[in-house]
Order: sequence, then C-alpha cells, then structure tokens
Amino acid sequence: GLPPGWEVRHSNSKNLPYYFNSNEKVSRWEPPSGTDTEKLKHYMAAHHSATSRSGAAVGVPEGKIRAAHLLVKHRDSRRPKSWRENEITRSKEEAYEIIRGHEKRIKSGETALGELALTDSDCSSARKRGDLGYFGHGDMQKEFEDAAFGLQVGEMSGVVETASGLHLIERLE
Ligand SMILES: N=C(N)NCCC[C@H](NC(=O)[C@@H]1CCC/C1=C\[C@H](COP(=O)(O)O)NC(=O)[C@@H](N)Cc1ccccc1)C(N)=O
Repeated sequence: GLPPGWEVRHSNSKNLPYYFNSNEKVSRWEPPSGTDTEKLKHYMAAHHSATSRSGAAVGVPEGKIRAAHLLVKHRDSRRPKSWRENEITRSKEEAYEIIRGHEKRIKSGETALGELALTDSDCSSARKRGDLGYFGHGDMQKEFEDAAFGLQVGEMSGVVETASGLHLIERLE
C-alpha cells in the first residue's frame, strides 16, 4: 500500500498511473518512499490492467493506432501550401512521380519514411518525422483512415490520395 494521504490516479494524456497526495497537493510519477511495492503491484494489476482488451501493452489507447506519413501536395490539394513551399503549383501527376520516387527509395532500404518526411513532407508533422501520434476512427480523412487501419504495425502503405494530397503511411503502433 501507499503511505497515508497518497493515492494512485490515472493520467489519460499519458495513459499512465501517477501518485497524488491530497493533503500536500503533490503529484508525482514515482511511488512515494515507504510504498509497499509488492502490494502496490497487486493493486496496479487489479486497477490498471497492464494490457487493454486488444491485448496491446499499456500505452496504446484503446481503438487507436499511431502512424507516420509523408505528404506530397499538388496544386489541387485542399490547402496548396506548406512549411516547405508558400504556394504549391506542381500538378498531381508531378506529385505522383515524386512520391513514387520516395516509395522506391524507402522500399529499397536506401532511406526510411521518417527521414524523408523530415525534408520532403508537406505536412507540419514533417518535423516529427511524419509522426501523427495516436488517432482513432473519425480523426483522419476516410481514405487515410482506411489505409492506415489496414496496415500491420511496421508496414507501409502504397500511395494514398486524400484531399490534402498524396501520402505514404507507415503504421508505428
Ligand atoms: N491527430 C489529429 N486528429 N489531427 C487532425 C488531423 C486532421 C485530419 N487530417 C488528415 O486527414 C490528413 C492525414 C494526416 C494529416 C492530414 C492533413 C494535414 C495536412 O494537410 P492539410 O490539412 O494542409 O490539407 N495535416 C494535419 O492535419 C496535421 N494537423 C497532422 C499533424 C501534424 C503534426 C502533429 C500531429 C498531427 C483531417 N480530418 O483532415
């Protein structure tokens, strides 16, 4: 158990338990000293199922996946601009040639999607190697969602077209 005044709470944003002392108004990630970790383990097992129903390790929010993408926009994109280019004028055909080139380089093992995203993705997630974080059904455009949820972890999609442009998607979790 925990020392008097302490309780375990759950952080939804991090999907992790934390320790809160209501008297001293203190919260912390580590168990307070004097915690009987043996008993605590049983408590955690009972209250914070270490695996969600999907059997994934704790940390993957229920029903969500995490993916990275590389986006090549074109002049008919719904927002034909990006951090890379103030006005994107390439045609959809040109964008297709570009993204097919990226796909070949990734499939050959010459580079990784995240590396290419850093320099070449027209999405603001480029700075995070294309990592979009966790998302669930209804968050992304339908074509993107269908492709991403259809991937195994570690797998990369073919070229996926949405109103934003042309994407390569890699499922991370
Ligand atoms: N995690 C979420 N729920 N964020 C909201 C996503 C909205 C969603 N977006 C899309 O479906 C496409 C596919 C992936 C990126 C994306 C589009 C655009 C680029 O296209 P554009 O909108 O200029 O046409 N990038 C974004 O949205 C970025 N905020 C994604 C992002 C960036 C940094 C960190 C995390 C996520 C939609 N329903 O429109």
